[in-house]
Amino acid sequence: MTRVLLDDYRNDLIRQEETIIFALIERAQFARNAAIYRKRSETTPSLREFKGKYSSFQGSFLDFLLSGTEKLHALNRRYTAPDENAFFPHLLPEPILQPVNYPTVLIPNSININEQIMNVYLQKILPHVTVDVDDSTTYGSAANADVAVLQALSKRIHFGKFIAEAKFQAETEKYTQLIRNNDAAGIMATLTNMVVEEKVAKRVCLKASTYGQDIDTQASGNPHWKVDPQLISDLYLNYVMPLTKEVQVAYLLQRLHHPSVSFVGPVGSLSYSAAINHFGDFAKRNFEAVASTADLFTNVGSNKTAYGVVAFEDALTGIVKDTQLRLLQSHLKIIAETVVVKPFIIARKESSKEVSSIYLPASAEASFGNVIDRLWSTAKVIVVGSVDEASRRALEEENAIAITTDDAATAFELKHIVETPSWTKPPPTTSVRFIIVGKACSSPTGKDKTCLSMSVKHEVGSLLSALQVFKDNGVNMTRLESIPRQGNPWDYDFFVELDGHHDDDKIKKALDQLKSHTTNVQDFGSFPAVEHEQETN
Ligand SMILES: O=C(O)C(=O)C[C@]1(C(=O)O)C=C[C@@H](O)C=C1
Repeated sequence: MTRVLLDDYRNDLIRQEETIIFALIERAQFARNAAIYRKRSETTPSLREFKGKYSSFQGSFLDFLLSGTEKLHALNRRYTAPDENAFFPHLLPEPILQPVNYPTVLIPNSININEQIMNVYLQKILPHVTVDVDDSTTYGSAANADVAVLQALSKRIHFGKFIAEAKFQAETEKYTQLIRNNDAAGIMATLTNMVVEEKVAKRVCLKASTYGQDIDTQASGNPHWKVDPQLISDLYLNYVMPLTKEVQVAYLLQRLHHPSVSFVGPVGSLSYSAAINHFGDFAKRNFEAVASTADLFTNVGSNKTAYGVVAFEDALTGIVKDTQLRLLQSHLKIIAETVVVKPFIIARKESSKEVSSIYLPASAEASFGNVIDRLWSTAKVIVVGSVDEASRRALEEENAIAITTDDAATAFELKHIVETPSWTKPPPTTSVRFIIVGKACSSPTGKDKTCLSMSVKHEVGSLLSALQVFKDNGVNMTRLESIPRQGNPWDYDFFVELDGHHDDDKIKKALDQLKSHTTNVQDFGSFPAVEHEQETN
């Protein structure tokens, strides 16, 4: 590993401040142009009619331009550099230039928080630096300027990996202990340097007020800035530095290749795919398989691993009760979510034609009911909770088949795929939302969710008054579910999911007001909302 110094990297961060400030000033001269950030299907008719390749693109006009820019830059091997991270890594072509041998500074990793950076930019930065008007003559210029800001922010924030490596090298013993203890909060506290953060914020404010001042207004005694310098400084304090620190923690937890992520095994299970989705391929060496959800919560609770990846909701059958219960009983927080979508297959351990039992995940019942009635009407159908369970149980029994996924079949060594003549095309899919639980909280990104449970008072209308609090504060509630109260049979609490982060003013206010309508509120944390369901292979 190449020896690196923190001071050198701090200087690099100082230089990147200029790039970010100038890019923001550049973007500020154009209208907000909200239409260019909406998905193609939801945007204005004039934009939808853009011709050429855009006509078959699903995402926003900005996504179109950014992904196109990245594809072009990838040819130039931009994303082979360790300090570059693409927003659309899955779309990149192979470089046409020969690979460069970069010095090995970082451990191989695929930490990429660009989705969060995009949300912070669109929700928290753009509204403050632009005026909310639409000017279709500047759609292209505005989107080009967005690309420059996003690339600069992404580079700065992911630079946290280098900073973390320098810190690790400077204080190897201290960090080794924290890492081996999976102490994410301890790592965060150790790498945080408030004196430096204040210095950064002040310097950024000074630079922004120097570079961004309208020279003509200087002499008039009534100076005007293209972008409010204090605002840029606040953006650094509230978003840029916190996200840089999250990257540092993520990097350090992978640094020693020790177990830091629990998943419900074995390798190949849906939980394993979700762990790869969230932590990236390189983090596999940090994964540890556990036998059950209970073991996963115990592992994270006792710092055996820093995080656990566990199924939370099936698109068809709803909340996974076991996970919800364990969450209620633990003091863990949800730090992230990820959605796994996979096609169903039918598999078995031996190549026989006999079928006496069928293990059918509840979420596949609707899609497979007819096929099963037609082909195996005499077989016993056992409805199970997941594709993993279906595979495991089919392995234990002669003449059993499982409705499962490719990975889950391989994981449980069901080697024979059953082809059916009545197969629907395309095959139905399973879509499961996983949560990542841990002890620390995620910082706000502008597009977050908050989960909590509340016990309302035993009074007429108390639930209604509690819910009114969310309405009064403009908080969107996306889930309300009654759940048995822990330790009090036949008493009920409410599980609530909200749009927003508990650090957002309106949620803070709502939670404060909620106290007078409830006897208890348990906060399960705020985490970045994942919008897109992607089919993962
Ligand atoms: O300079 C450091 O020590 C860093 O870790 C970088 C940084 C930043 O993002 O600027 C992040 C965390 C520290 O609290 C101070 C500054």
